[in-house]
Amino acid sequence: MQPKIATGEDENKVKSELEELVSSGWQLDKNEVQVAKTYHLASYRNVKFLSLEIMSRSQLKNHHPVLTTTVSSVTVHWTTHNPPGLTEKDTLMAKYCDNVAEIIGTVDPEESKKCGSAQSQI
Ligand SMILES: C[C@H](O)[C@H](O)[C@H]1CNC2=NC(N)=NC(=O)C2=N1
Repeated sequence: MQPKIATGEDENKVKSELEELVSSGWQLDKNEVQVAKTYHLASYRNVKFLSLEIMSRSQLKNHHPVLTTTVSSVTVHWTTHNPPGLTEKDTLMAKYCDNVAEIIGTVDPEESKKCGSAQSQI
């Protein structure tokens, strides 16, 4: 694991937080300059709840994710643009996402509804 930590950060702190995140299902991607995770949810209603909580928090903190939603999943990417790299803002927001997802409750990918399936109702 060779994450790109932004200049000016406490490198050891951010790295150890990233290790914790990776052990709880986050992945480093885009040349290890981003962390990403997909949450699978039981309903579109829960997709909406989780997205809205993440968006509200990111508005408050002025730190915004790339958020991709499907009928049954939310994928979140965090990085910092200036200075470029991973920062404590990213790790804090990632942990926030995990906390909210735990409260809402996630499901295994196989249990989540697929778009177009007979069960796929909001
Ligand atoms: C000017 C403003 O503070 C910046 O553009 C903020 C906004 N939101 C941001 N969000 C994220 N994820 N990374 C950033 O570097 C960032 N920068």
